[in-house]
Amino acid sequence: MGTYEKITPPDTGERITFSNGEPNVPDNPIIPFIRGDGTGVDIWPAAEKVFDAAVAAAYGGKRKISWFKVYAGDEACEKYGTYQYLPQDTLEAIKEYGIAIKGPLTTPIGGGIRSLNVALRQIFDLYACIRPCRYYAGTPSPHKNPEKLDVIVYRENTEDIYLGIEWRQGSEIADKLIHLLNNDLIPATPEHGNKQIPLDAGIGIKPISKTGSQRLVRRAMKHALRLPPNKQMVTLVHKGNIMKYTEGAFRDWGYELATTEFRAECVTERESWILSNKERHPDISLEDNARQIDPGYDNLTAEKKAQICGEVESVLNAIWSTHGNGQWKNKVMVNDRIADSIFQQIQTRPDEYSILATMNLNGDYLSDAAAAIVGGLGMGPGANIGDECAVFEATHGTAPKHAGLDRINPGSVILSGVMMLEFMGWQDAADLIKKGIGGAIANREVTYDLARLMTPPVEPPLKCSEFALAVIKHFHS
Ligand SMILES: NC(=O)C1=CN([C@@H]2O[C@H](COP(=O)(O)OP(=O)(O)OC[C@H]3O[C@@H](n4cnc5c(N)ncnc54)[C@H](OP(=O)(O)O)[C@@H]3O)[C@@H](O)[C@H]2O)C=CC1
Ligand SMILES: O=C(O)CCC(=O)C(=O)O
Ligand SMILES: [Mg+2]
Repeated sequence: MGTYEKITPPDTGERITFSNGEPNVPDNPIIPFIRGDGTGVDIWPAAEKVFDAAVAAAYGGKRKISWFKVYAGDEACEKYGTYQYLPQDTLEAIKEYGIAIKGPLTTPIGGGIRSLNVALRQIFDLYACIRPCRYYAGTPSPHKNPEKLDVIVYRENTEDIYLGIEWRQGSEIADKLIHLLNNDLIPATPEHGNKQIPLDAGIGIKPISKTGSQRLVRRAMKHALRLPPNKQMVTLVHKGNIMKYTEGAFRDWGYELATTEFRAECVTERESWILSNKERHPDISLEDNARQIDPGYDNLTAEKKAQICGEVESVLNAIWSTHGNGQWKNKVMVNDRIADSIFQQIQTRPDEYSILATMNLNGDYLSDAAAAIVGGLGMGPGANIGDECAVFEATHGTAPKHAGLDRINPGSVILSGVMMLEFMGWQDAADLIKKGIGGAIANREVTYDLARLMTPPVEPPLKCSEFALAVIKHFHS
């Protein structure tokens, strides 16, 4: 057992361990929780009540969670002293018990400490941030058909600019780097021409690795294979037209991973065009097939044309027998979309998407935007998953203006707990909570955020704590 300075694990309960990336869960697991800053004071107690009620109702005392309070953020500084935002005790506890759940933690803008939320993901290598955005019937939305959106943002969680390697404008290292780049590295790279970095720039580093990209896409592919046939799709989201060697590489590595490790189970969008061209016109020439998949084909250089014909030929040689004649329609579709386009696509063609595999920053933006369509951040759960640890947390932050008022929507943390219970294999408890949330919303028993969007508006809205009770009441309705 770990040694702790200021906290004591519960007397009863056992550890969750991991083997081959999967949790082994005893009937009485100890689960550390971080209450969180800001509205964490409201959300956590409400959510805990729902989790305990659901587990008790589902398993009648056979299973029970022993909660282990651990500290981070402002609460940690109060207990452990100034600047002790993420005490060693907390890290030890999460490491020892494997699965944890947390409320939001504050990150100052422009200076001060770096994000504790991001630090936890990096320390425990929680490389997949999974944020489902799914509609609950009756939830008000600014969109006409929010029920059409059912996507899961699969966000790479450990690198990109979130690695936090950057230098302030005017600092010695920023100046050194700018001079090195302007005088040496940029001139040595012909494709950069005579570009120069402004001397008064701050500098940030955006590393995107093959390993980081592929392990995220691997998890996304495995998830897609567990979905119903019509949702078996992974869309690689990137801005690779502009950032070719980072975001473009993410796309290329994603396709490479899918078409090697999952060759029998997937088809890329481009492959599907090649195959269906041949299905519709069995005698189609390689060149006519190439012309149809690349609309600008006739204006390309001879070299580029030969390359596309080669692509058509190798696809047909490699997968016609296994994927042709419509067999590809039963495989996981892997496609890619440019990041700005996907923001409008999830609004204009929501039902055409399922799993959205993204790099860190794009996934951060996209998960808030997708949550807005299905009712807002109060309905946006999340999970940070690694191979030996998992930390569940909502998509939103501390919402400080609502802190301590018992008014914020705890739905997102409650739904994060649903993800946790499902990850633990406690599906019956998870299902009760989903039913309870659905029942409460359908009955217009909602907090201010949903109340103000409903027609007619719900007045007065439920408090945060009352919403938790409404969810419990609707477990069996
Ligand atoms: N994982 C984490 O812990 C995260 C932490 N943060 C941190 O949180 C702090 C505050 O960030 P901020 O930009 O204000 O973003 P927040 O996500 O905290 O809040 C922005 C707005 O979203 C709405 N909202 C958020 N949560 C809920 C909820 N549970 N129910 C209903 N509505 C909700 C509220 O809108 P309205 O007032 O219009 O109703 C709120 O004012 C920052 O320090 C930031 O760094 C941010 C994101 C994630
Ligand atoms: O850590 C933070 O303060 C913000 C992180 C964030 O917005 C997110 O992970 O969604
Ligand atoms: Mg965010």
